[in-house]
Amino acid sequence: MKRFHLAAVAAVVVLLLPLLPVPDFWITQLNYIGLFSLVVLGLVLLTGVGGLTSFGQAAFAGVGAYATGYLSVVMGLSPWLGLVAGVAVTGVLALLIGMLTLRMSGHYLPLATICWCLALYYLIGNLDALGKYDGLLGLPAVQLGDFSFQSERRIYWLIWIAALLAALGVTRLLDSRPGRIMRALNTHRGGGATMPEAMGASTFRYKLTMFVIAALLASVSGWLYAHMQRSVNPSPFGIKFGIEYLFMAVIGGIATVGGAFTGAALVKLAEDQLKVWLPMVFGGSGNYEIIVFGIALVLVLRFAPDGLWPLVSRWLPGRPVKPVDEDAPKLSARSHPPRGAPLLEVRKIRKAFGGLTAVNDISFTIRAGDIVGLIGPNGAGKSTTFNLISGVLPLTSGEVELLGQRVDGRASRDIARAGLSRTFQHVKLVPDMTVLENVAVGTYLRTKTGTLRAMLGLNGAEEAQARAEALRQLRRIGLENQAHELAGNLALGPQRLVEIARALASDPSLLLLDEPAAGLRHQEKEALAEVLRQLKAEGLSLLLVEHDMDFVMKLTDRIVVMEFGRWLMEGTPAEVQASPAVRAAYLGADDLPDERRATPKPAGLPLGDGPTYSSDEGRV
Ligand SMILES: Nc1ncnc2c1ncn2[C@@H]1O[C@H](COP(=O)(O)OP(=O)(O)OP(=O)(O)O)[C@@H](O)[C@H]1O
Repeated sequence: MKRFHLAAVAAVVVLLLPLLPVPDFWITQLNYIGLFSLVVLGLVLLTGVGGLTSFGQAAFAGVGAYATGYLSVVMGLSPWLGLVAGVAVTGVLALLIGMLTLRMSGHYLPLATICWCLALYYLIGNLDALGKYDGLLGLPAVQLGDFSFQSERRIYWLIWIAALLAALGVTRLLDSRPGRIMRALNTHRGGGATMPEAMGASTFRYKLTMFVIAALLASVSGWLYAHMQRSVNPSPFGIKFGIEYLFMAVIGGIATVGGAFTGAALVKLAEDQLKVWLPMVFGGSGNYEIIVFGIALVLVLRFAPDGLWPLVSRWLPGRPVKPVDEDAPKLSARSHPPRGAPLLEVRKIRKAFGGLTAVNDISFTIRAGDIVGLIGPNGAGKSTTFNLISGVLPLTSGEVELLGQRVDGRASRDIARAGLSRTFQHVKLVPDMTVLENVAVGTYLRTKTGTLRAMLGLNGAEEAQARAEALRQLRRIGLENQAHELAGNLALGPQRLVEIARALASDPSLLLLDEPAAGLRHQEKEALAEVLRQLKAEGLSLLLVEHDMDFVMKLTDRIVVMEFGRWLMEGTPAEVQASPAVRAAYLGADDLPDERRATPKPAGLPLGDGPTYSSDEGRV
């Protein structure tokens, strides 16, 4: 049986349970598990996938519960209106809190989530209108026509339909255009904003989207909880539950949909048992289960950092490889400038880091169809120049024009939109995505699917186009046979090629390659050189920062040489090779300008007497 079929059967069984002679106790347990799973699914997206830790989800559940409590008890309105109001208030609140806190980095974000969870808890507990710490009693049952969800056995259906739909939505989302960007963001898994931004995505918008989705799922859980209990009070929405939700996510498997259900079930069932057993062992009536959970958390993080779900899913049928529909219509392509037309104009760009001028009034031009190399000894300012052109670093002064548009001062995603794509010196692939999915990230700017569309599964046609384009680019670089491998399983050489395919998938007019040959073995370099030669033959324009001289000399039409942040010379490979100034730069001239004394002496590549350059890294 395929995994999808198994999930469908499991869903049907879950929905049939209330009709079977299942004891009430278990129906209640399952209700709680469903309610918790909804919140934890949000955490899977926010924390597991996006890397944004939140201790505050319980507060959003509280907003959902109190919105419906107030409207139905105090104002006598329908619970359905309570749901709409709860979702609306939570959405606005999450947007505001997200805009204020999501720009925080490191530990500040989790701390901020603790703060607003506490703040909301005390606010709810102190408002007269919400019954202070006693809460609100006598919520009505949810009605659908004549059918009343008044018993636990009935509201079970609402809870589990919501949980299963949320699971389906999150699963679909993770496998889509927005989901690929979200999966690339997690700094704890080696991701971050730089690559998705370079592919054209506004990463802040995606962080905010994940934050709002997680908050809405918690809010719906709160609404269901309120109408299951038929009362609300602040205690289930405090920081203790906020921590417990995160705990469930970690125990289950923080980045997986299955993990959300596993974690919620394990923690709920274990908690009930521990509450009975531990007081018998230790006497008294302390919250001993918290201690056991603390120990369990440490053990899980130590021995199963991906949670317990992977242990379960090992016994399930594997995910089938999704075939690529090669007949899907091609994605729209941009019109490229004719060969020889000005493509990139770099005029007197400068970058100062404090007192150090890393790039000092560098100018050069790239014309369509050119392959230009940017070389210079270590610390010459090549990478900084590269980052200035691609918008990763802001310029101190100077201008950059791409296809007639000024792009200096613009964000890297806008520069990507203008027609520039790049690879990274330190490869930035998402290791737990397949090679094909990684390349599909490059189609971001050529596709449109938004989050809601993806969650509703309405992106099939465009997704097929993106995947077909990704396969086409993989074929272009000779890696189509590895399309369905996980990118993390590839060696460095093929990984660099996958980065090139990803950049090509955006249909750029100019491709920037940052040290593409660094760390590659001889054969891998040869394969790379072959790919670049082929791209050159196809008329692609390239700017190449590279240390390996043989590599640069054989591939480029022109070379810009930098030394100590300054422009040293520009010319054909032969001219550069013949230049005494370049030779002196690489051998390490003694006449260091004073302002550069702080930088390491260039440990450049030694130049031989003859016309060829050698390098420690091997030759092409
Ligand atoms: N963020 C930064 N803050 C301060 N100084 C920096 C920063 N980035 C680079 N530099 C300095 O600027 C100079 C140029 O660095 P850059 O990395 O651009 O040189 P490079 O030619 O690419 O060197 P390499 O070949 O070693 O990669 C170096 O002296 C470096 O120490």
